[in-house]
Amino acid sequence: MEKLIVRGPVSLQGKVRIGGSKNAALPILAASLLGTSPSLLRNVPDLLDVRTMLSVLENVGAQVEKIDRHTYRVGPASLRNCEPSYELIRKMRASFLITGPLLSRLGRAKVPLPGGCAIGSRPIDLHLKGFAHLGVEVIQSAGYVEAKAGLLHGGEIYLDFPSVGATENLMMLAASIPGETLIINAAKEPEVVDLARFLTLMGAEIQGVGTDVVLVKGKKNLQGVEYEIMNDRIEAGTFCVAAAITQGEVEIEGVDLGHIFPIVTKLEETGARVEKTGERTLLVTMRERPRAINIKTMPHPGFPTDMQAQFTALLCIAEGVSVITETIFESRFAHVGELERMGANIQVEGRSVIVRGVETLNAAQVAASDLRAGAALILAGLAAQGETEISGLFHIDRGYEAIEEKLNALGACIKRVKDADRGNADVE
Ligand SMILES: CC(=O)N[C@H]1[C@@H](OP(=O)(O)OP(=O)(O)OC[C@H]2O[C@@H](n3ccc(=O)[nH]c3=O)[C@H](O)[C@@H]2O)O[C@H](CO)[C@@H](O)[C@@H]1O
Ligand SMILES: C=C(OP(=O)(O)O)C(=O)O
Repeated sequence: MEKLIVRGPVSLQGKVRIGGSKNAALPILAASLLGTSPSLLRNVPDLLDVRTMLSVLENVGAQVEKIDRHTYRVGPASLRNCEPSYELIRKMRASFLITGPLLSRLGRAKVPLPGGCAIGSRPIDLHLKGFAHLGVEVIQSAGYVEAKAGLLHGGEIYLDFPSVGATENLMMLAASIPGETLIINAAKEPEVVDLARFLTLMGAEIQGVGTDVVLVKGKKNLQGVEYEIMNDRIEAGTFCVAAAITQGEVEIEGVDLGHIFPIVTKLEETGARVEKTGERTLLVTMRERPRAINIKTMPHPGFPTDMQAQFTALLCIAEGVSVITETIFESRFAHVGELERMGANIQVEGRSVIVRGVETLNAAQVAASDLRAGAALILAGLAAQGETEISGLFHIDRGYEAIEEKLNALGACIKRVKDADRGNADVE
């Protein structure tokens, strides 16, 4: 088993370049199945989740060609298998996004239920109800969703909650059905907008994306296209917090300010200075101990749940008492117990945590239980006294490309070791 050994405290200085977005790449890879010809995708991040999605595409019969580390060609002509393997689908929630494209191309899909995870139960009822409105017959049995396309048609779909995944799955199916589909209370996340741009280039007509009412005018034959995936706003936000928690000065390149406005605003409230130094470049400077703030996660453009754990780490060393409320996932607080091992003073009250800032955190042995919890532990380790040992790296590798290399280039001391090497861990 691998572990990260993070030696703190450090003050990060320098420049970091943000990579392609996991949450945009995953649906766009799935959507590439909708074309009648291959798509060439650029800026695909090199992550475990992406590798899983590429395996899912191959498993259903698509041809995947790696051009370079961040560029793939996906050939959908050979698609033939509407029953992707349980072993692949169970690895990540986003693999359920294959369902819309399979229904469109093969008229049937038998997909294992993606199940819950450490952050909540994460049902898929909104995806399924939406499919039914477009002419799909859906049966759930023995852990599988069996969906059969009858005569597919456009329709009007109201989502009880602006689910990112449901909006994406439905947009993909609707884009390939001749007819008009209205999605009301749609998700507005930038990754949904990126997917809509891709589908539009392929030939669909999509209006209102980025608002809560989206009109999709589908086309029977979508074309494969060349597309560059947007950069990762959550990776950018994580590096913003890394600068702040280490009282450092970090220039973050390749970030769309419009995507991270709530993150920047809350960071400024803690006392950080955030300057736009270029079209897509931010300079984050922190000169003092952070101040306590309150945060409530919300669907976009509200504060993203995917940044909640990282901000919780920052607020552990803030002056004063912070209240962080999680409204998206019912149990996204697994990082709290691990931060407590490092000396944080946090109390969980229902869907909120009350963080009483301490002056310093201390290194400890901790475990990542999900992706952003893992990021929060790395951030806490950068600020803590001593060598923090983080296990559960699988979760971190799902969604961060080369995180320790990027942080080390900014002056961090992080080493990845096999458990057996731990005795000789030599953190430079
Ligand atoms: C690969 C990807 O893009 N993942 C992101 C996506 O996940 P994902 O697409 O799974 O998140 P959703 O927006 O669908 O989920 C939000 C809430 O809606 C609930 N829900 C969702 C679908 C459904 O059919 N029924 C239902 O009740 C979920 O349990 C959750 O409480 O958006 C989340 C919310 O911004 C992010 O944290 C994830 O990083
Ligand atoms: C929750 C996340 O991802 P996923 O939906 O893929 O589990 C995340 O990126 O923080």
